[in-house]
Amino acid sequence: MKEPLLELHDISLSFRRKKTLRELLSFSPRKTPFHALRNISLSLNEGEVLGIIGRNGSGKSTLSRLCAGVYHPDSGTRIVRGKAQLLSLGAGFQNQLTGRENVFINGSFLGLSYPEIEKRFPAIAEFADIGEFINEPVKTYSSGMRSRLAFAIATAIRPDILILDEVMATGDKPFQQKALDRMQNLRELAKAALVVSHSPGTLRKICTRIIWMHQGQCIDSGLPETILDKYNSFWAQKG
Ligand SMILES: Nc1ncnc2c1ncn2[C@@H]1O[C@H](COP(=O)(O)OP(=O)(O)OP(=O)(O)O)[C@@H](O)[C@H]1O
Repeated sequence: MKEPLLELHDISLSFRRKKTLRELLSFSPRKTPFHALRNISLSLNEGEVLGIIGRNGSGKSTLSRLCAGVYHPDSGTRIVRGKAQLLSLGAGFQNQLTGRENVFINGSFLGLSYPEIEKRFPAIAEFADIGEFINEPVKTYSSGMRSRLAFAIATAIRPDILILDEVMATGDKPFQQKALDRMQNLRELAKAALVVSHSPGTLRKICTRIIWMHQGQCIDSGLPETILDKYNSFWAQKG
């Protein structure tokens, strides 16, 4: 059997936060660390689409960034076999450069040659569907346009591990539908994928397995229908 594309073993990560008023008044020399991820272990195998669900602030984006190598763990081990591409709103663009230039930068970061990116460029521009804005600096884009271009790039480049963090949130309805259609074939776009979403419907359609994050911990994982049912009834009971 092949080794997993991604393995996390007992990963923890804290953020240093600004001092609270109490700490300032007590002249405490230390800032309070915030434990965003605690003792996370998981693996992602070829062919899997792993969903991450959890309430706001539960650590989903932090976990996806850690998997992509944006954050480094304080303790534990992360093993990534291949290239991971994170797609989240606001990540991965050089704002001064045009959409076209950003396509080439992202592609070369993932190890594609110039001719390979040139070959894929028309399909990326067509999917993004932002017209002449593709030749304008990304800083002039609306959030929906950024989302379109980011999604088009990440899903055309075919990384080993595709990491999508709430990518459809700012797109309009037609784009959301187009993106969802493409996401349903995620297994053709990458060897494996990790998807953060608040939408149980989306996760149910595209994932092979789901993990449930709560206060920085993975409190459950399993088949989509099992975890989503537990998640929904947990929050229904809480009212
Ligand atoms: N750079 C940072 N510095 C300090 N705290 C941070 C930082 N990034 C995230 N946090 C904190 O870590 C916790 C987890 O944040 P994260 O963005 O991972 O949550 P999330 O589950 O993705 O939330 P949401 O569903 O709202 O996007 C939150 O309490 C957040 O305030």
